[in-house]
Amino acid sequence: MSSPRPSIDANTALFLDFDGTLADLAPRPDAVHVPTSLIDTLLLLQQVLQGALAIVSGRPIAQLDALLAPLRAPAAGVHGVERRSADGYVWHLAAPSLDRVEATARALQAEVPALLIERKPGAVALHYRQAPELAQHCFDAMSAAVRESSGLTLLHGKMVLEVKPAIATKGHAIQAYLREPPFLGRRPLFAGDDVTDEAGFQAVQAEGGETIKVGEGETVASHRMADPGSLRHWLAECAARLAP
Ligand SMILES: O=P(O)(O)OC[C@H]1O[C@H](O[C@H]2O[C@H](CO)[C@@H](O)[C@H](O)[C@H]2O)[C@H](O)[C@@H](O)[C@@H]1O
Repeated sequence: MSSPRPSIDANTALFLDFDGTLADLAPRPDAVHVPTSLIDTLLLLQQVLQGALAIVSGRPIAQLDALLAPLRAPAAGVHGVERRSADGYVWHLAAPSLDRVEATARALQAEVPALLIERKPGAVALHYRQAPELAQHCFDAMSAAVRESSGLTLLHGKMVLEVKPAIATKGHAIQAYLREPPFLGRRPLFAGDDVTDEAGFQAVQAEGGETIKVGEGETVASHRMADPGSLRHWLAECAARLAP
């Protein structure tokens, strides 16, 4: 990992993960707080980068729009299962059947109501943040359900097990943006916090871009910031420096 500070300039294509990167982690997905100052910063960056700012998240695009309103940016949701280009067109990857996986998650939740299920377009997430002692039990059951399905893969995020189409990755979503205006020809920078962001880091570094890991943990990223607050502060500084 290199130590010099990463930099945003007028030619950057900026890709930002949401949970644990822009927003502090919360006990439940619907308890997340988005500071107004963050939205102001993102609106300013969107302007100075001429639209080359995208949110790349495990959340559905509809949730990102609601959480970040009035910002409406290009967004890759559900780890790339859905992707909205800068012109507003939304691409959807065909998802294999999630029936087996969803049935397994619901059976686990019937045993332990503290488990939380998110049924997203093309994916199922099982959150065990309120029952962390069940991590291994949930992992084993969801892994078995994935093995009995086809075309799916299991992501082990922060207190969450997410099953999504194997072909959907944040790396593929970022590569697709880099082939389109206004991202085309720009130097990418991606900030993320979780193992699910590593595919995005690899894609950006393959294009000669910079990557920022937020928080602890092994990573291929070239830079690190301590927490979402540090990233928000740095983004605000960059926006102020680049503003006309
Ligand atoms: O790719 P991201 O933007 O980082 O989204 C990954 C998942 O984030 C959300 O779950 C995580 O954040 C919650 C709120 O802080 C937290 O309660 C949970 O334990 C975390 O795993 C979101 O709910 C998922 O849909 C995203 O895939």
